[in-house]
Amino acid sequence: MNPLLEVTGISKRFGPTIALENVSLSAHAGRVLALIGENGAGKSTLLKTLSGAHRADAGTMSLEGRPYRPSSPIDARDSGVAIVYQELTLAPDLSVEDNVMLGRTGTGAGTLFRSNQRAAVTEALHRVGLHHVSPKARTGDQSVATQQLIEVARALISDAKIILFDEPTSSLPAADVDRLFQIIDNLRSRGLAIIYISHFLEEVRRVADDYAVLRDGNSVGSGQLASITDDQIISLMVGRDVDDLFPSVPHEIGEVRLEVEDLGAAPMPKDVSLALRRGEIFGVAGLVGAGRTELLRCLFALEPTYAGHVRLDGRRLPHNVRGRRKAGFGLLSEDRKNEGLAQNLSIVENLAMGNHDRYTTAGWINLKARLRDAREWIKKVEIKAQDPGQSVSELSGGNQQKVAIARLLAQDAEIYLLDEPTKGIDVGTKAEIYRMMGELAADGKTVIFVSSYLPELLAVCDRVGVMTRGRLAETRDADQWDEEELMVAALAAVEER
Ligand SMILES: Nc1ncnc2c1ncn2[C@@H]1O[C@H](COP(=O)(O)OP(=O)(O)OP(=O)(O)O)[C@@H](O)[C@H]1O
Repeated sequence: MNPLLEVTGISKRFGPTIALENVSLSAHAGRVLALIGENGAGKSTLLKTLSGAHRADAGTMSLEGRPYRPSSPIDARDSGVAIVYQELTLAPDLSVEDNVMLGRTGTGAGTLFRSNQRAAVTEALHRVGLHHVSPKARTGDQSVATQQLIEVARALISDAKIILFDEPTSSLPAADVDRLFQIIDNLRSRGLAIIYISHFLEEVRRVADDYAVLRDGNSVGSGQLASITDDQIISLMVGRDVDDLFPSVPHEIGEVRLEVEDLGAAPMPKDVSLALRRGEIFGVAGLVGAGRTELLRCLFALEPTYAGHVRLDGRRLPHNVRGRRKAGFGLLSEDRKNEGLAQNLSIVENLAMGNHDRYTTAGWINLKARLRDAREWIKKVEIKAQDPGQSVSELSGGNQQKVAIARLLAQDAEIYLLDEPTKGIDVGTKAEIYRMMGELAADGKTVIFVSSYLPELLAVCDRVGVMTRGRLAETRDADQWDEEELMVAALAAVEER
C-alpha cells in the first residue's frame, strides 16, 4: 500500500545544531507510527516540520502522492495534517466551540456556515468521546485530558488525514490515558494515519503498529513493532545495549531524620504523617489530583499549612522556604517551565542558580568555576547541548528536565523532594537518574520520589505510599506491592465517593 505521508531526506539545522539529518519515514492510512528516540534526537523537530511550524532545510515530503511543503501550521491543517502537543495550545477563555473552530473561520473550501457550525462541533466532540462537554463551555474550565481531546476534535473538524501526537500522555491520569488510546484506536479504524511520540515502550506497544527510531537526528531503524523486541528498540535509540533499565545502588537505611506529623493544608494534604530515614527512598503513588504535588510543596513550605509539624533530626522547622532550604530541603518542581527553569538564561546560569554562595567571593562571581561545574553536570546527566552558554529555551524538553535535575543535585541537599523527575526523559537517562537517586541514598540522603510511572516506583524505592484525596492511605515496603495493588489502592478512595 502506498504511504499516505512520505518523508525523504529531511534535514533541519538550528544555527550550529543539526536537529535532523537526511531523515526518511512513511506513515500509512489506518496505522499508528511510534516515533522513538532519546532526548534531543529530533522527534519534536520532525513533527514540527510535518505540521508546518518549521521549514526543512533540505529533503522532500509528499502527502497522498502529491508534493507537500506546508508554509504554516494552518496551511498544514488545511492540507489534512494536524498536531496535538503535550502542552495545550487552546485559548482558555474562549468557548470549546470557538477553540474547535479556531483558524477555520476564513473563506475557502473548508469554511462551514455558522448555522452548521454548532452541529459540526458537536459531532466532532462526540467522535472523541466528549458527549458531556457543551460547545458553549469555557475551555479553561475543562480538565487537561478533555482539553487534549478538544484539540483532537479540532483536528477532526478540519478533516485531518494525519494526526501527530507529541508525548500526549505525560500530563494525563491513567484513566484518561486509556481513553486517549481508545480514541486513537478509533481514528485508526477510520483510516487516519497517526504519528505518536512517546518515551514509554509499554505505551508504544499498546497503541502503535509501526515504529521509527531517530538517533542524533538520523533515522536508524523502522518497521513493524511485532518484529522487534524492547531491547532491540532501546539499543537502536541509545546506540548500545542498556543492560539494566532499573539499576539499584546498595544503600543502608539509618535513623529517622524527617518526621511529618498530621500535616494539613487547604484543600490538601490532609493529616499526613510520615517518618523517613537516612538513606531511604520513599515513593509516593496516586492518581493525578491525589495531593502528591501539594504534599511536596507543603514540605518545602511553598504553600501555607493549617496544621501539623515538620521535624528534621528532632528539630522542629519553621514554615518558610528559606528555613527549609537552609535545613537542606531541595525541591524538583513538576512544573519546570514556570517554576523550575529560567527559560531565557543559559544552562550555566540555570545550574548556578540557588548555588550563588559557592561561586561568589566578596561580590565577585567566579565564572571559571561556574563554567567548569556546568561542563561536569552536562557530562554527568548527558545534557545534549551545543555548549554550556546555550539558552535553556533552545534545548529539547527532556534536556531541559535534565538541567533542572542537575541544578537540584548541585545544591547538595539532605532531603530531596522529587516531583515526577523522569517526566519526558528517555529510557537510557531514566536509568541514569535511578542510579543517581540510589547514590544519594547511599550517601545518607533521604529522597521522596513522586511518580505516576509505577514500574519505577516499585524498582527504585525502599517503601511506597499511596495518596488518595489528600491522604496518605497506605504505605508498604516496595517489595510488598505490585502494580495492580498500587492501582487498586489509588482508586479505592475515589470509588468510595
Ligand atoms: N528552536 C531551537 N533552537 C535551537 N536548537 C533547537 C531548537 N529546537 C530544537 N533544537 C535542538 O534540536 C535538537 C532536537 O530537538 P528536539 O526537540 O527535536 O528533540 P526531541 O527528540 O523531541 O527530544 P525530547 O525527547 O527531549 O523532547 C536538540 O539538540 C535541540 O536542542
